[in-house]
Amino acid sequence: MLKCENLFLKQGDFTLQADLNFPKGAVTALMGPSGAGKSTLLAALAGFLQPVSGRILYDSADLTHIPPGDRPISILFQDNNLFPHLTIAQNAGLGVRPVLRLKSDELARVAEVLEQVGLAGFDARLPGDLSGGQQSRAALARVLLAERPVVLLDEPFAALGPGLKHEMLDLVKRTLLTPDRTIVMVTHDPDDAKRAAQHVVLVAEHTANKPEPTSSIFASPPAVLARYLGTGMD
Ligand SMILES: Nc1ncnc2c1ncn2[C@@H]1O[C@H](COP(=O)(O)OP(=O)(O)OP(=O)(O)O)[C@@H](O)[C@H]1O
Repeated sequence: MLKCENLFLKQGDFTLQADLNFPKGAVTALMGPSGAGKSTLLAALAGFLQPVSGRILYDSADLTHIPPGDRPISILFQDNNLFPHLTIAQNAGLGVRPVLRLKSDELARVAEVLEQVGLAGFDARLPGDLSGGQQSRAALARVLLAERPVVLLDEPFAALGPGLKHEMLDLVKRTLLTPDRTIVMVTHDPDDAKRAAQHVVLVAEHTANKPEPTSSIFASPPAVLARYLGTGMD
């Protein structure tokens, strides 16, 4: 279980508190107004922002002072973070180990995962020769190959059109979502949350609230969420 225990975060004058657990085997959407602190919370989970106080735990391990690369966490960013001069197989293979020469069994695993995300035959291409949707698939392949138990998705498919975005969200559910994995996804789009997330964490008014089931939070949104969604329920 990924846990924020009495976490207090500060960026400049901005503060955010978080005391919650992220459910395992589920996608949890972080939603809330612009500037409310979604990226701040993600940065703390990833280890890029050191909390003022409180702890970040994964199962029995205290991650609070562990450097980003040593946390059991992968991140998928909107810009995909693909290296332009490396092939798709090499980019994806970096998820296995940060080297360019993988062993034959590792290469076979890369090919298998590229096929799983719909990129069979794209191994030798460069990212620049792929469409935006295909680049997202390659970035997802790298995250799958890293096999980390926690995955943070920072609006990863926001640049794609609605059809492609739905395809990618469904692919995430099909491939990345396993009973042992915890997925946290920042999104501005309620449809993304409804499509892919079982829980929503509302980030607003300097607080990351406890997760609520997606269906119930949208059926009866708190005033701040209703305002953000533009449903004018308050
Ligand atoms: N490096 C920084 N130094 C000072 N203040 C910062 C820094 N980074 C972010 N902030 C402030 O922290 C607050 C929260 O920002 P954050 O990016 O976490 O919000 P967000 O909910 O992700 O917003 P958005 O939905 O617009 O991406 C904002 O007021 C922002 O101006």
